[in-house]
Parts: sequence; structure tokens; C-alpha cells
Amino acid sequence: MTVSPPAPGGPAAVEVRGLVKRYGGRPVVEHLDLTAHAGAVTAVLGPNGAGKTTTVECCEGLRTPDGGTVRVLGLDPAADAAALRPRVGVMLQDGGLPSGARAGEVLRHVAAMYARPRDVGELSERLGIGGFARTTVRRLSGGQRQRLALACALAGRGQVVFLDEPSAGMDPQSRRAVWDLIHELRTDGVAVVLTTHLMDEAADLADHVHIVDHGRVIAAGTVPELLAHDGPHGTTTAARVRIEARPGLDAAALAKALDEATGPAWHVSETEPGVYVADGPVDPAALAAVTAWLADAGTLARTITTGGRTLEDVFLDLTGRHLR
Ligand SMILES: Nc1ncnc2c1ncn2[C@@H]1O[C@H](COP(=O)(O)OP(=O)(O)OP(=O)(O)O)[C@@H](O)[C@H]1O
Repeated sequence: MTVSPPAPGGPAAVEVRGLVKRYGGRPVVEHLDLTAHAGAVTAVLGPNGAGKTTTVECCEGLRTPDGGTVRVLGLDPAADAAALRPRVGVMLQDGGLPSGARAGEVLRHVAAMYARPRDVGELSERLGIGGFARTTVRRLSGGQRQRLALACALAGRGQVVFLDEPSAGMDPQSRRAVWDLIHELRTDGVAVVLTTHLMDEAADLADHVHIVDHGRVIAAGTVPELLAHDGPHGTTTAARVRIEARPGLDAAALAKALDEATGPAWHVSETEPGVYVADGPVDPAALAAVTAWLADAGTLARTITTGGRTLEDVFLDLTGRHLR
């Protein structure tokens, strides 16, 4: 599925067309297209090994494409690296920070390389870096290192910012601080490109989502557009009942009970042991059928929730449930 949404935000700041990247002859990115706009957050989602980091690294000029074109602010990230450096902020997945330097020094040093840096004190405060400013990078916790890497990526006020899993490993307080900063970047007209495995992060932040699998974009659109897309069994109404109960209940029998209550429209599966997801036209009769069926089975459900599909549901429907 590829939805073509109206472009969120301002003009295109990142344009990737037909990107191909191979490692040792093995294609890991295959004809991938991606556009990120100024004043918008573009999220790239995908299972492990899908090619997200490789794509972003091609945009950052850290990898040379084997095919296709990449333009950042109209420039070629590899050939025009020097011109782009002051205009682009990069947060790498592994941090890429000097391990022997103190956190505060690293941030001051990075900020000093830019003509118009952000206020280091303010940035430190926003990301809580003051508490570990005198600690060397190698002694920082994973979340602290992430916060420092993000501060470094934002220090130069880039027009484009690439954030590879920006809040991975962070505590909830830090994650909130990061999300607030990203919202502000967007308001300030920055083009933010982020990869993430956190569906709530993408749902909260992203104007536009690209779902990548096996090196290709398999779906793209705004979050509401992706949520509105047909479910795997033709459910367009984004209606779902989720039940947590004991494992091993007869999902087909529940589907039959629901079909009898509301009409033959239901698909029920046990998505993980003890978690049953029923897609279909949720209404009071359907919910009554669920509780009656559970009573017949002599089972007390721990939770029964109704609602639409989530971005995680869409992601799993599109990319499958097997591990990579
Ligand atoms: N330098 C490299 N040499 C060889 N293969 C590589 C290299 N870097 C990445 N790969 C392979 O390319 C594929 C895509 O990797 P990539 O890091 O782009 O995926 P990703 O979508 O970012 O995954 P994750 O979510 O796990 O970070 C993987 O199979 C990975 O093993």
C-alpha cells in the first residue's frame, strides 16, 4: 500500500529517489523513495535490519549509495558534505561520541564549531545534562549518552535533523523532554527525520510515516491515513475488541459467536498467548456476545478493551509478526 498524502510542512528538505544500497553484493535498500519536509517530522519505521539506518546514513553522507539519488537541502550529501555540515544535525544510533571526553566538554566543543549555536546551558538543562556534565562519555549510562548525542545533534540549529532512535533506552522523563524538543524543532521549521521502534513516539510526533521492510517503503502516509487503511481481513472501520484472558481459548468459536450477534464480519485471532484480537463492527451487541462467550467458557477476562487499530497493529499487519 502506498498512500500519497498532501505534503505536510514546508518545502522538501530531504528527497530520496530510488535509493539502492548493497553490502557485499547483498541489497539492503532497494529502490527506496522518501521525502521529508521543512517544519515536519518524518518517521521511518521498520523491523530490525529493514534498512532504516542505512537509508538515513546515505542522507547523512556517511554511506555512498549504489543507485538512486539523495538530496538534502538540494545538495548531494556525499559530494557536498562540507556545505551541508553546518546546516544538518545528526544523532547516530551508536552515539559516535569521543569516549574519553567529559559530557559537558563534548557539548561545548560541538556547539563551538557552529556559527550560530544554541545556548549550551539551556540545551543542557532541557536534557538534564548538567547532572553528568563532568562524567566521561564512557562512564555514561545508555540513556545519558543518548541525551548527550541528541544535544550535540541539535547544538548547531540545523535546518535538517536526522535522529536515529532518539529516545531508545531513555526513561519516561527524558523521553518526554525529547518529544517536547522535537515538537519545537518542527514549529521552528526544521525538517526532522527520525527512525524509531516506538510506535507511540511515531504516533505522537510524526506528520508523515514511512514503513520500511526489506529495504523498500511498503506504506507511507500520515498516521490517520495509515490507521484508516484496510486491516488484514478487509476491516476498514478500524474497529477492534482486545481481550486478555487465559491462553488457548477457541478463537474460531468466538468469531462464530460474534458473527451470530452482529453479522458475518468478524476475524478473531490469538495474537500472543492469552491475547485475543477481534476485528469487526464493534457495537454493544458485539461486546455482549464477547462477555457471554467468555462466561460460557468459564473464563474471567483480565481486560476487555474496544477501540481502533493502533499504529502498532498497522505495523504488525504490514510487516508480519515473525522475528527478524
Ligand atoms: N556495514 C555493514 N556491512 C554489512 N552489512 C551491513 C552493514 N550495515 C548494515 N548492514 C546490514 O544491512 C541490513 C540493514 O541494516 P540497517 O542497520 O540499515 O537496518 P535498520 O532498519 O536500521 O535496523 P535496526 O532497526 O535493527 O536498527 C542489515 O541486514 C544489516 O545487517
